[in-house]
Order: sequence, then C-alpha cells, then structure tokens
Amino acid sequence: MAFTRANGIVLHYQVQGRADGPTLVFLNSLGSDMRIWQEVVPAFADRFRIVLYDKRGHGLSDAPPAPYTIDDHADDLLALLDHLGVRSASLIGLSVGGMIAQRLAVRTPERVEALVLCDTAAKIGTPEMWSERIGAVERAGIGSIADRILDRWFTPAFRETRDEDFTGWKNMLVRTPAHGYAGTCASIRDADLTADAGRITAPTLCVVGDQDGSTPPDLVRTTADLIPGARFEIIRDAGHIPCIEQPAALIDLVERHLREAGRG
Ligand SMILES: O=C(O)CC1=CCC(=O)O1
Repeated sequence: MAFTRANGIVLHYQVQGRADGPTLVFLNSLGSDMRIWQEVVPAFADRFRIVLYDKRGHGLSDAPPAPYTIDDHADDLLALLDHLGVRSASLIGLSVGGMIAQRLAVRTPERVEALVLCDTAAKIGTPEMWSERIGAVERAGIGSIADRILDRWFTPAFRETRDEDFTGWKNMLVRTPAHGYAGTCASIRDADLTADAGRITAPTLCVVGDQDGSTPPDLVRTTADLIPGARFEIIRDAGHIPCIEQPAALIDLVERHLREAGRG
C-alpha cells in the first residue's frame, strides 16, 4: 500500500509481483476500488510487475469536488506511471476503467503495450441517464440506488449462493464517497470515445459477462468492432464484474491475449 500526489490529489496504489517484469496495470470501475482484482492478480504476479490503484473519488484516493473528466482520470494514471518510472504497460480496465484505458491508448500510444477492455465501451449509457443518477446520489446517497446497480453487477446465481460476498461488495459500493462517485458518473456521461476507437493501435481484447446489465455483450461487441484487430469474448455466468464472479475464466483469456501480444 502506498500513496503519491498526482495532479494535486493523493492517489492510493500498490505495486506487487516481479519487479523486473513487464508492467500490468489494473483499472477499476465506477463504485469499486482495487480490491475487485484480488482473485486475478496472483495469476500474473510471477511474471509481471503489477500496478493497482484507486482512481480519484474511490477507495483511499482523494475525492476532489465533482465533476471529473475521463482525461482527468487518464492524467492521474499517467502521473502515477511517471512516479513509478513506468515507460509503458499493458492495461486491464473494467467499465469506466476501460474507458480510461482506451483514452490513454489514443493519447499516449507509446505507453500502452496491450489492452484488455472488460465490460466497457466507447460510450456507456446516455447523458440523461447519468445526470439522473448523479441527481439521485446527490439527493439521497448511493444507498438509494445500490440495489439497482448490484442487479447489473452480479448474476442472480451469485447473489443467491454467495450472500456474504454479495454483502461485502455492496459495502464497497455504498461506502464510495458520494461526490467521488458522482464526479466519475459525470466523466462517463461526458465521454464519447467512438472517434478514438479506430485509432487504437495496441493489441486489444474486449471481454464481457454474458449477463452484464450495464454494458451488455452487444454493446461491447460494437466497440470491439471499432478497434482495429480487437478480439471479442464472452464469459459465461458473469455480470458486469467478471473479475469477482468468474476470475478463472478472465485469467485464461487475459493470459492468452498477453501471450499472443508478446507481453506474457
Ligand atoms: O454502475 C453501473 O451501472 C456500472 C458501470 C457503468 C460504468 C462503470 O464503471 O460501472
């Protein structure tokens, strides 16, 4: 566990794994922090230098006043990579984390070796939907909409058979600072990376849970179709967060992708 100041805010990060290996960075989704990757990271720690971090507004990182932009998030990650002396890395981004990764891949292609875009798209939802969500969080807190969010995060089977895990991850969501959450909603609302997608040069894998209610398979496939050479895969029995629900299936796909991209 470590902290650094980047772009005027404190970011929480962790470096683990093989110090002289290629770097693999994990980026989280809206309402989640680095803990969501805990079942996935050990599979890569013997070969990669792993970087995990909490994006602004989440986890132990600072939550400056809303709103944020995707470029704010991308600037934070670039500053963290500079701080760590990482010239280039492979990025695994979930949902808004995948949007940040897409943006970085276009802004600084020389720093992105390979991309894994999990349950994400070039554009997620509509401005109206995000403004409505921001309003609800500002009025009544994340708890007021948590059940609807969790319905999209996890399959019914997960909820029914893993009650303690479900409750723990719900705690993570509702304990996210409201303005950090709302600020990140604004960054998603205001981002349309459709024009960027065709300019991504990093080898890209797009992957999605078959029951993802936030970024359904058809939406993710549409983004994959825009990215030159991108591969598209569906993980069975998973919602929006396969790294929690089906970590082994995600690990297999990521390992294969990094190997084929010459990074594993
Ligand atoms: O909270 C959701 O609905 C899922 C989600 C959309 C963007 C993101 O990062 O998470």
